[in-house]
Amino acid sequence: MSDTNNTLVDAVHAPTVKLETVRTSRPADTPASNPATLEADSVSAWFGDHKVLEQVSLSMPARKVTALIGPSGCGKSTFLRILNRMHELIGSASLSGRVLLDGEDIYDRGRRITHARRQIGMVFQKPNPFPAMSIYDNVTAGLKLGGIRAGRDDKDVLVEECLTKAGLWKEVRDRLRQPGGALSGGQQQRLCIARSLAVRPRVLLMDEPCSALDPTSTRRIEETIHELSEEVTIVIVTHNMQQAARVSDQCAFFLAEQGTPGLIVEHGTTRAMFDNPQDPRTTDYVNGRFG
Ligand SMILES: Nc1ncnc2c1ncn2[C@@H]1O[C@H](COP(=O)(O)OP(=O)(O)OP(=O)(O)O)[C@@H](O)[C@H]1O
Repeated sequence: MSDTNNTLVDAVHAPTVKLETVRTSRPADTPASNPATLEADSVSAWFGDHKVLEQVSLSMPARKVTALIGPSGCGKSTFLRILNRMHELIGSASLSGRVLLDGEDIYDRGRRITHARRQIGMVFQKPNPFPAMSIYDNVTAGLKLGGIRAGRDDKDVLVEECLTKAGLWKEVRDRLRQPGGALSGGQQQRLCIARSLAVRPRVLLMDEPCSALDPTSTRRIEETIHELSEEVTIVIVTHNMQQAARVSDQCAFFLAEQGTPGLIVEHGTTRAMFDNPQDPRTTDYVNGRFG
């Protein structure tokens, strides 16, 4: 997907309703972060008549990093998009099953699509900041897209908080008015993470967030993922087995064999998946024998 398309997708996420005013000095009973457990229950998916996912069930626990691994075309990105209702943006797309955010189905008829999108953020493969917009405004754009109003002082606090959490504050604090597009690729990706954090999501979905980055920037994003995992539940798609081993607490191995829909062959703790896989196909995949 191109940067432009990603930006458009972000824009499509913009709800039309005003939700609430951000409070950066929070009342004592309001948690600074509130990561949620996300649960997929028998999720199947189609593009037109083409079934691409078969009865996928997976629990993605709060405060854990879950890696989705598997060869190209097995439905990892489709599954990720189902987790925050982006799948339904595609005209031919349909699905069955449930996605529970702390027990509540995000697809319930009474639930607004914006409710899910605000609580479940997404970071894309290619960094997609608004290039002409300042670093500061890129972060607060997250608020605007989330339909949240905030005063100037609140915004200042929030921008520092989000850039700090995204591991970028020290590098940009003296140039917040410079355009986001002037940052390096790795810094742009961390800026996008900061933008996603501005609405205080409970889950952050990351679709191959390092695939366009050099090894140093990749390491920095991985550190950021590690630091964020106490604040927000993370689900990451990655083709990089070393990365899955480094950043995740648990893994799910997806596979679509011989034109059949993708399914989860095996899931478990990352250590078990790498050191003692139960299915020979998992053994072959994590050892780089195919895919
Ligand atoms: N917009 C779309 N329209 C029609 N088919 C699609 C669309 N997006 C994905 N597919 C199909 O759905 C299946 C799963 O694709 P998906 O991108 O979810 O796999 P993936 O495991 O994420 O692949 P990759 O690792 O290459 O990104 C593939 O057969 C793909 O061709």
